[in-house]
Amino acid sequence: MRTALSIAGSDSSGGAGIQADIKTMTANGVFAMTAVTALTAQNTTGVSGIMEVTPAFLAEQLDRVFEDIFPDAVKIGMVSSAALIEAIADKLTEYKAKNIVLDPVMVATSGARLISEEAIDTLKKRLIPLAEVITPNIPEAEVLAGTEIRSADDMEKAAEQIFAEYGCAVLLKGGHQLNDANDLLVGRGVKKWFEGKRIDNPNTHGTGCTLSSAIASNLAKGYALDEAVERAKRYISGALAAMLDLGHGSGPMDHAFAIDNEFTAERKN
Ligand SMILES: Nc1ncnc2c1ncn2[C@@H]1O[C@H](COP(=O)(O)OP(=O)(O)OP(=O)(O)O)[C@@H](O)[C@H]1O
Ligand SMILES: Cc1ncc(CO)c(N)n1
Repeated sequence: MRTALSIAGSDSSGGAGIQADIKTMTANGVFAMTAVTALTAQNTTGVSGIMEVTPAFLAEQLDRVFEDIFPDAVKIGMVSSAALIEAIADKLTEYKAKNIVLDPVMVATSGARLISEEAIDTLKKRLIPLAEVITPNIPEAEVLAGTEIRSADDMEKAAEQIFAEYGCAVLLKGGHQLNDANDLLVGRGVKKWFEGKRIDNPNTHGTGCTLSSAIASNLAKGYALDEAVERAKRYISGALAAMLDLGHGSGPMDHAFAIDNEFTAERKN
């Protein structure tokens, strides 16, 4: 069985962060492992508190994972401080981790800031250069490229600029801002639009986490990057189209939509 590691924060409401990653990796047929960067107290309406782990304890989790079950891919999500980013960069370099997918999480769907200003600099210097692919949304790509993105043309320019500057492939997500589900992949010898059909579902809590861990799962299984993205897009479209409706805010998706067996039968109407 292929394995994947999520380095991310816990979402107590289960739809984003570590919880979304474990569900996504499991539903995509890989064995999920975790190194928790922070606990968040949150639900579908917002984040009320964040408690970070110490950099030493994050490093200890990474040591235990890498020395025993070497992950076939790594997904990195919420990392709120520069010291935690340094700890991750040191360990991923030490263990020569491969297939690193970095979701540069900056702001939650609900609007809460999930990274400090100084940490963005460290992210750029230490972590982004280690990634196989990063998956910014438009506001995140604006921060990384230092340009405004108002159109598909702007997306192409920003993605090319980020690829040239950091040397990692970029999957720039059009979703939130341009109001479609078209994402652009720019990497070594690749420039490809993935046309997603926008699904009319207000419940999008954890979409970014889910997409990046689905890409990591497919890289773990040996798919090439563009195939991994294509499969991840199909997975997230299915999870959104299942129209789960939980909570009072922007609710979570149905990560288990494609799992159909005697043990899941009762959850269906
Ligand atoms: N309503 C939708 N219909 C179809 N696809 C969607 C929809 N909303 C988001 N997606 C897809 O989900 C993926 C995640 O994109 P999104 O822009 O939501 O990420 P994000 O802003 O990083 O998410 P998060 O708020 O979790 O940080 C993208 O591939 C996007 O196209
Ligand atoms: C823990 C965590 N990571 C990422 C996000 C981004 O959606 C979130 N809301 N919570």
